[in-house]
Amino acid sequence: MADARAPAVLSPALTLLDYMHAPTVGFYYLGACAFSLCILQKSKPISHERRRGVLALTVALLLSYVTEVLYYFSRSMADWQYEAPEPAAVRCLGSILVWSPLICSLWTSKSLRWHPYFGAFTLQFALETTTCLMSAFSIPVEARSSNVPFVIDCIRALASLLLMLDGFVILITKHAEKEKSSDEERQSLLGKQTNGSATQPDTSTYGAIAQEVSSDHEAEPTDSDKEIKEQQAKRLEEEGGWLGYLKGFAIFLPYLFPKDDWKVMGCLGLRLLHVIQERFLNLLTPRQLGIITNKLQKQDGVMPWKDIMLWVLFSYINSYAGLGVIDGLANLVISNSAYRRITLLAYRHVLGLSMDFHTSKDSGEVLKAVEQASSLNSLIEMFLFDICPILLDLVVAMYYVTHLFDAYMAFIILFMGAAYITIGWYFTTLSQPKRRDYVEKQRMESSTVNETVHNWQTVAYFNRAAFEHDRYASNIINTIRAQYTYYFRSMGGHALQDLLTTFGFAGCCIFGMSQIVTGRKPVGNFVTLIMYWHTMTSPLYVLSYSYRHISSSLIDAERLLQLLNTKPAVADKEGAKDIVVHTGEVEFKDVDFHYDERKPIIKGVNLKAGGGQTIAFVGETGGGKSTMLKLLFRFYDVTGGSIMIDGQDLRSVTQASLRDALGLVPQDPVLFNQSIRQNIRYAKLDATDAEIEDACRAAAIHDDIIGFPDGYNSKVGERGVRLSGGQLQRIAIARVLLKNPKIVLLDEATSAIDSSIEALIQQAFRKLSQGRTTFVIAHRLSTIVEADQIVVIEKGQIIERGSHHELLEVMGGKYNELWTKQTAGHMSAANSKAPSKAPSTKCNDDNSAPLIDITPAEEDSATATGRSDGDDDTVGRRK
Ligand SMILES: Nc1ncnc2c1ncn2[C@@H]1O[C@H](COP(=O)(O)OP(=O)(O)OP(=O)(O)O)[C@@H](O)[C@H]1O
Repeated sequence: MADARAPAVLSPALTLLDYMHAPTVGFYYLGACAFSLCILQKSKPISHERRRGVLALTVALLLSYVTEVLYYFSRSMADWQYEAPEPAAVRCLGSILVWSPLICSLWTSKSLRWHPYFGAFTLQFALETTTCLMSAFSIPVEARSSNVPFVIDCIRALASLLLMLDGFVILITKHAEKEKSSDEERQSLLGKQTNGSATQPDTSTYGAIAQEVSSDHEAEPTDSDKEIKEQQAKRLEEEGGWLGYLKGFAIFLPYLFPKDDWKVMGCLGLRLLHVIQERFLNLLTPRQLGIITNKLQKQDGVMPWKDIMLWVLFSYINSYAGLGVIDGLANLVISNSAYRRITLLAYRHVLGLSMDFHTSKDSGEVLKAVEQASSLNSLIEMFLFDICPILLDLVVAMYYVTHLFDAYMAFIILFMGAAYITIGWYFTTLSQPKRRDYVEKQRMESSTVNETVHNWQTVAYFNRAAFEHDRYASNIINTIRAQYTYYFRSMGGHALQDLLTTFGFAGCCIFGMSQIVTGRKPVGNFVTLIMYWHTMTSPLYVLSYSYRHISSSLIDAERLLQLLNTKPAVADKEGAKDIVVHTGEVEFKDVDFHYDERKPIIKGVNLKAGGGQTIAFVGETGGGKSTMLKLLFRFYDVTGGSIMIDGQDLRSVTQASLRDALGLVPQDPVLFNQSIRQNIRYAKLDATDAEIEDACRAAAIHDDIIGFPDGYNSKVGERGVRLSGGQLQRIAIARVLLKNPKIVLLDEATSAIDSSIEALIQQAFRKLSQGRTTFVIAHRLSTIVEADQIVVIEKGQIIERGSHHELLEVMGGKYNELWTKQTAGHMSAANSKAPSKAPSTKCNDDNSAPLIDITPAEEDSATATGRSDGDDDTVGRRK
């Protein structure tokens, strides 16, 4: 017996209205939330007092739907002939599904974007009133008061009216509260703003997403992500919303999907085809088994071979052995291509950035950014090949299950799905702080090992092996404890989800069986449902954990974007030409420079080095000598004046050609952890072994190298740690000799070399500097007595210049003072023979006697140059 509510004339319209009711309100609400999120509409703090009325009315609405469902259910139980009106029941069940999360967000959030709620209330009122009026027309007046669904409809229509009015009052009075809300809803996908975000007071209100996902604390910034999240929030604000923000990533599209690469585009096409085919087969395979079951049930002795073959074919195509393996290969090609292109793009970009970037950035952060290419790819892959098909699957599944059984079966699955996703999100929120703690503890554990192994010598010097053992053991225990806490929470979520799917499945089976027992549905439908179950439920897992994945992938993508948006401070001008070096004349014209505009480093320096001349920079530490060389190498651009090489301004030539024309022996040479031969060949990639050995002979390192067990093939260790300071410097010199540049820069090139070796190197340099312009920075004045011009630099200015003899004649001059100190120091050291005054040769790796023993005593040298012992003792440091 059908319910009396079913009208005669208005029946089709009312049925449609019933079916459309919940989806209309639900989709409006979701769409409005998504829209306000995209345009970064601010949420307003609305007190609980103000919302009390609204909350009471929405709860009343929910209860009315629950009551109506219970009414239909109890009547069906009491009377097996009674058939509840499906459209009305669907409307109630659907509305319960819509209003439950809506009430939840109204209750838990202090600050709201009111428009989505108000719109939902208005729609609810319009639909409910229309339903009520249409029902009233179709039910006789005398039967109205005894028609329970109609009475409930009327009460609900009234509640909806009040709800809309109350919502309207809140909307127009805009009861924005003054106090700052700490509301969960305002937590953006980018995470809560940190205390340090005082410069962006409003950003906490931007980027908030619909309440359903907002409570996930995954977005809370960890220390390493804090800065990048702030940049993300800033860009989101600048772009005016999520759409603009995501558009920023469009620059990666040509790298992810290069149009000119037919292989990648073909694979993309294949994957899209596979996605479509999978959608069909996900449905057709279980359906086919249902058809076979129905045919077998007839027991007519005929094998349904055609159907069986079709089922086998569908199963095969849909398996990994079928098109799955092709899809997997296509995915591999696309992701590898994206990884290669984007990683190389980032790598090239990082290598092209100027020195200011490399000195200011944490190298770990830069490496992290370069390695983020895969995250971008996986983000797009997730959207294209996971989330979108899954959403489509779920819609199709609901429709198909309704077709197989009825809407009630679809609702059992829908309720289960909603609860599954909610539990997933809730437990993700709960376990995230613990996950971060666990990751942090893991990091500490591995950094302890790292630190100790790297500092093995310190551990040994102080005999702290037992101490380090205990420290590491306690770190391991901390990590294990953190892991337990995190796993307990996350496993709790998984267990609950599994419980839900188990009972959900049992519920669906029992419900399906009841329809089969009563003969309303064939057994085949039940078989189809069982086979289809996995297809319906497996996407729920992906959806419930997708937020975490999207959030962290967006952070990674932002890191990469920020890196690529960093412009090099020193860049080639448009149309810059290669430098042409003839004589190698270098001129500094009124050069000014600062790293930070508050502190000038070089002030009005004028200097001319004729082609082939040797210019020596001497002076107090921090005076700006190394900076002069950096400017010449164009690691930085001058902030005033200009530097010319053979009349060409450095800013007008290409950096590559300039760096080809220059050779630098740095203060603290660093080598790659490769063989000595490979390290030296780095200066000239096509150099022959003979050329390399010649350069090493000239740099007086050849004999040392052939003395090593593996000779030129000896590995130098990380950053060259297996070599002494003196050896390192001579290898650096050999590299420059091999490069054979037109202009040579030597930054304290002989600081770690003893006097005997120094004599050999001086000889090599003389050879090298013949016909080449050479700039030398030296604290040991003995090394530069033959320079054509010695320039004394103090506080970024040239205070004296001339040859060694000219400067020595300037009584009371700086150079004279330095020279006197160094030679006097030596004499004093030689006379006293006190260990502390021993010549600097004592710290050399080569114990041979000095040939030219005018090396200053450590203390005096330190006074003269302003260097500390530790700084000067390069050999000691290296060792
Ligand atoms: N990357 C940088 N950023 C900011 N300041 C810097 C940077 N590099 C050097 N400085 C500052 O510039 C000044 C000059 O440094 P520079 O290395 O040129 O001196 P120097 O004369 O070569 O000293 P030393 O003899 O000790 O090598 C110093 O005060 C130093 O602190």
